[in-house]
Amino acid sequence: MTVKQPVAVLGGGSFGTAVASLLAANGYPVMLWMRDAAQAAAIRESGRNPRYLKDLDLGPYVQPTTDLASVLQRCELVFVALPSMALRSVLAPCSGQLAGKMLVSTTKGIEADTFLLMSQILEQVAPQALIGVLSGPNLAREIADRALTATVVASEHEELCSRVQQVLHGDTFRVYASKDRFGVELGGALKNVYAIIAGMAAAMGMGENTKSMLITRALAEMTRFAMKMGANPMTFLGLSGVGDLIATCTSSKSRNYQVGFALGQGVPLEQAVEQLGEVAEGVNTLRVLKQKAADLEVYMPLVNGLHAILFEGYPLQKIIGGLMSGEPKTDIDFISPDGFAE
Ligand SMILES: NC(=O)c1ccc[n+]([C@@H]2O[C@H](COP(=O)([O-])OP(=O)(O)OC[C@H]3O[C@@H](n4cnc5c(N)ncnc54)[C@H](O)[C@@H]3O)[C@@H](O)[C@H]2O)c1
Ligand SMILES: O=P(O)(O)OC[C@H](O)CO
Repeated sequence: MTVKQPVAVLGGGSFGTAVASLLAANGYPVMLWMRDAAQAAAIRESGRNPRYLKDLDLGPYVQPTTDLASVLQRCELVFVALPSMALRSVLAPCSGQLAGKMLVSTTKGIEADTFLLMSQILEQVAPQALIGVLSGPNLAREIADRALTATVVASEHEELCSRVQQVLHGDTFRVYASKDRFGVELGGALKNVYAIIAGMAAAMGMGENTKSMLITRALAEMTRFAMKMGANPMTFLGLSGVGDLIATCTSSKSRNYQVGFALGQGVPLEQAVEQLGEVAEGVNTLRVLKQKAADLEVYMPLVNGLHAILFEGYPLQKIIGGLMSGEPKTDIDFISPDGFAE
């Protein structure tokens, strides 16, 4: 029997744990890097992550470690499942070890000062690595429960896409490939903001018409922004765009949705984030997206409205009133001004 090459997963949170379990189920030894030695020791001892997806048996193939240098020495394929705030600071110090690696970001966020997506940071930190992203409707809890799931690996490098398909494909997990890294990654980052809004709407008892309106107008807004950024809007029709938007905006398993739900119940933002105790990337994305949309002069009423509620002290009802009484618009205006594709 051929011995399989070990695969690295950086980040011992929900998603790192879920990806590690998929790789292990496919027979790959996994080096799961985390910063917390006590957490690594607990996983080693019990075969379960004591903080995230606590009931998931990781099995003997998942080796937790806090030694990043040795992980990078042994693994050619590296999945990065760190929060966006941590990705650069964790990887920059070991940039010398990243040349020639296949680095796949699973992180759905945007860097605050630079407006860079995570794979763009990887390009800076590891100019001689092959870079890709993994994104789609991929709630960690459902992956852990082996719910039938699909995702997208996107990269200019076909060998990276094939490798990721090879290691992750399984009975319950299907991996589609794309060449549009920017579009795939942008969709995954933007949808988090709208999941917060969807959670708020759910907490307020809004009906299906409202939820559907929110999701489709979110897609319109995301697409308008993406086109201004030079992305291919068709990518947003795929798993990493509309697919992830639906999953995240309709599921109480989404942390962004949960933050929104708490906000809709009147919980202040800081408390909502604190009681979650996990990463909700949409909060930071909202801050930088609002500014970028203003700089680029992109019409994003949902982003502006949520920003006004969370950071500018506007009452929710006033924002809802403003959104509904705005001047009449065309439906598919983001493809061409008169509503018809050119
Ligand atoms: N959970 C999901 O369902 C899911 C699905 C797809 C993508 N993602 C993305 O994956 C990324 C990570 O999310 P998550 O769900 O694993 O978050 P999480 O909150 O479950 O875990 C975050 C982990 O990162 C660790 N961490 C924080 N700062 C660190 C640092 N400076 N150095 C090392 N480790 C650090 C924490 O200790 C924790 O283990 C996010 O960008 C998220 O959008 C999550
Ligand atoms: O739990 P969330 O809101 O970070 O969403 C998780 C994934 O991005 C869903 O695809």
